[in-house]
Amino acid sequence: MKSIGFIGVGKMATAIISGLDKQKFDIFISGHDLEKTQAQAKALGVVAVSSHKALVSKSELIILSIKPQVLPKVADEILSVLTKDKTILSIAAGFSLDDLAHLMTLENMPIIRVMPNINAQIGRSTSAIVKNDSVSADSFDFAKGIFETIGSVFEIEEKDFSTFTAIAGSSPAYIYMFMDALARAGVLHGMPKALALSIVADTVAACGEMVKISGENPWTLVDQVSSPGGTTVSGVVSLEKNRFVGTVIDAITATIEKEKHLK
Ligand SMILES: NC(=O)C1=CN([C@@H]2O[C@H](COP(=O)(O)OP(=O)(O)OC[C@H]3O[C@@H](n4cnc5c(N)ncnc54)[C@H](OP(=O)(O)O)[C@@H]3O)[C@@H](O)[C@H]2O)C=CC1
Ligand SMILES: O=C(O)[C@@H]1CCC=N1
Repeated sequence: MKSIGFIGVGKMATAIISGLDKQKFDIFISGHDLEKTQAQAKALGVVAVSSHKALVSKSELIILSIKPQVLPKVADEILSVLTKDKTILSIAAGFSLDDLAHLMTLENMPIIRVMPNINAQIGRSTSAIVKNDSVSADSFDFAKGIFETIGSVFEIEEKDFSTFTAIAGSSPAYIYMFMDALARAGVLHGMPKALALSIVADTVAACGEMVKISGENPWTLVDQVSSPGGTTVSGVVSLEKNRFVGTVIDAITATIEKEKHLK
């Protein structure tokens, strides 16, 4: 049976583990508080181990699911037990394959980088994946398969990872902000918040499907909604007076810049 180890069991690792078939894999987790890790292991139906080193020796694929700030310290801890028959997979923002290889110090260490998103919690992550030359086709397919169980996976060039992080990794936060703003406007105009949010959630989910199914450019869809002299175009003009498109693009650019300087 294939073995997978997760170092750091927060929001993302919990979401990924929840989507995995526990009958198919041996799954190990290690954290920085054994009691807490044991409780998490019990809840998730996996095995807690007492140290990151022990986890590395038990696992073929080691998923680094800690915060970027903790990554160098954890890498340092596992170095002495790391061997090239293992594969390291990092989901940390801001650390390139070269950065990770540098931390692992072992020449030709197989390393995979993945950027998932928070929708992994409902099995709908949009993830990107890239590998270095030392990763075998089998190991790559295995790793990709894990993320396919919790959503869609895009194989992209590493040069596009910062952009992907912004438009798929971080963007759920911005989309939730937009959704809350729509619902809050509903409240301003007299609608209960829960009702407004439910209406917005259905509408936003359908818009995502509409873009995919119709294959239309979003601006074509904007035109389809906007009746001449009607309601929608008034809102479109108001949004653009307030620099809606430019504001969103600025936010994405700020996210990309932050990702590039996270280390
Ligand atoms: N959240 C998101 O939407 C996304 C996050 N990511 C990336 O995923 C990674 C994890 O993020 P996320 O799950 O949100 O973060 P969390 O803070 O939820 O999880 C990190 C976990 O690591 C634990 N931890 C802290 N120090 C150590 C240590 N020394 N050894 C082992 N475990 C430790 C934390 O424990 P404790 O809480 O007790 O300190 C926590 O459980 C990050 O690198 C982030 O860039 C990628 C895509 C999306
Ligand atoms: O905010 C962050 O840094 C992480 C990476 C992508 C989403 N959350």
